[in-house]
Parts: sequence; structure tokens; C-alpha cells
Amino acid sequence: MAKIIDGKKISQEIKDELKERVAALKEKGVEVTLAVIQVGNNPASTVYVGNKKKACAYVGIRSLAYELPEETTEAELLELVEKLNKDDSVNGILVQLPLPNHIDEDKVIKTIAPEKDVDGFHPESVGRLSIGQKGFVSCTPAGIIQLLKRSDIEIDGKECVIIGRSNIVGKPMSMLLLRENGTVTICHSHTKDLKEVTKRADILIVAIGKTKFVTADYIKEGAVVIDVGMDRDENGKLCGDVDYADVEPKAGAITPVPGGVGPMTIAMLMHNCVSSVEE
Ligand SMILES: Nc1nc(=O)c2c([nH]1)NC[C@@H]1CN(c3ccc(C(=O)N[C@@H](CCC(=O)O)C(=O)O)cc3)C=[N+]21
Repeated sequence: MAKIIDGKKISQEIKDELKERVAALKEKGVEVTLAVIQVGNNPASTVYVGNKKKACAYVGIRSLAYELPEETTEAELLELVEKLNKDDSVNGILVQLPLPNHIDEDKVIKTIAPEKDVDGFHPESVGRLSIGQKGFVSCTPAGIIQLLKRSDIEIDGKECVIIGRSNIVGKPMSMLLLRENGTVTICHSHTKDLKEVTKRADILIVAIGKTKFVTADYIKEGAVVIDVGMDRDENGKLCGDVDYADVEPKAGAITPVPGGVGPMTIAMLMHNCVSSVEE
């Protein structure tokens, strides 16, 4: 029986700590403000953005919602980002991804001022993380480190295997695990004999976007399994990239979906907003 890593509970602890820090800032007359921009109405994005606004309200962060129509041009979006860059009352800017196809995501991310890049997606933020300088860290991988630390799971010297090499999860995850002295392997679609690699993992991070892809035969007995997937099963129910029912009995610890990594992503966004104002 695996220990269930409760992301909902741990994210709540983090939000409660942040709530006190925001209250202390308010006493000094300092307000924390996050601008959230959504283009179009992708239903998943609407749910995530809604959760972000709710978390802001709980922690005491002011949130400004920009809900732009699907037809918004790239120039219009860039103009809004530049306006928010210059607005001293705005501390953080988040542009919800994915953007409609006619907008170049890289160009938009590059336009966000690095000092307001609470998503940690700007090339400067990514570069800083890779060379060990202070900067914003992508929220999902930062949340996974918190899940491990707050569950007393040691990373130092451990075999850490990541499946997936995305810019927002896999790659920054590798940098964070390396910073914690893990031995890090990143697997992807061209990896030969994937199971042989994943079976070496003491800590396995799964971020591939394939419903219930990882089964018990991918893991070592007692491994820590972190599921970053946000998928739908055959009944339309939310599930992850890990076949939970199959893997849980063999794992040492595991994150559920929902209630695992997802809520941590939002807690770390709140953390990034608050820490940017405190420093
Ligand atoms: N600029 C940008 N920043 C992001 O951080 C970002 C993004 N774009 N685009 C999409 C992904 C995905 N993401 C999630 C956030 C919360 C949950 C979450 O709260 N999940 C809940 C369940 C949510 C539900 O009920 O559907 C859970 O796992 O328990 C999931 C996924 C942030 N992302």
C-alpha cells in the first residue's frame, strides 16, 4: 500500500502560510496584484483560471481578470502585456496557455517583463533556473519539489526519472531535481526501452499527457510516483498519466489525480506572486 501524497492538503498549508504573509504586507500598506489573461474560452482553461482567481481571493491577492475574445490579434495581446508591464500596481502577469493558433506563444511569453513572469516561462527565468540564479520557477515542477519535501521524501542521491521533456514541466523539473542533488534522467518519445529506464527510478515523474500510460510494470517496488497528467478516462472522468489502481499497490508513495499536482501548481503561483513583492 502506497502512501498517498495529498496535494490538496499540502497546497492548503502553503496557501495558509501565504495568507499570513500577505496580511503582513497589507499592514505595511503593500498590496499584491496578479493579472490573469485568458484568450478565447477553452473550457479547461476556464476551470484552471477560475481556480487561480479563487486561490487569489483566499490568500488575499488582488486578481485582475482579462477575458479576451478568441479573435484577439497577437498585436492586441502584446499591447495589453506591455501596458501591464508598465503598470506599477501589477506585480504578476499570467497569460493562460494554450493560446489560439494565430498567436505566437513564444512571442507573448518573451514580452512579459521577467520581473512579473510569475509562471516562470520567460527565457530569462528558464536561463536563471539552469544556472542557479534567483528567478521565477515554473509552478508545476516547483510544486512537485514541495510535495516531496513536505512528505519527507529525500531527493539527494536518488535516481529521478522524468517522462516528458516539455518546457514547462519536464525540463525545469530536471533542473530542480538536479539542484536537490538527484541523479536525473529525462525520457521522451525516442527513448529506447522506456520501461528499463523507468524501473530504475526511486522517484518517477510522469508528464506525457497520455491517459493511464504508466502501469505497474514501469515501476520499481516502493518507488515514489508523481503524476502530472490531467486527462479524461473513457467515462470522461478526470485522471492522470498513471494507471493509479494498477500502480498504487506497488508504489511506495503516489499522487492522485485530481488532488495531487494540480492544486500545487496553483499554490506555487500564489507563492511566486507573494515572494516577488516581499523581496
Ligand atoms: N500560463 C499558464 N500557466 C499555467 O500554470 C497553466 C497554463 N498556462 N495552462 C494549463 C496548465 C494546467 N494547469 C493546471 C492548474 C490547476 C489544475 C488543478 O487545479 N487541478 C485540479 C482539478 C481541476 C479540475 O477539476 O478540472 C486537481 O488536480 O485536483 C490543473 C492544471 C495550469 N496550467
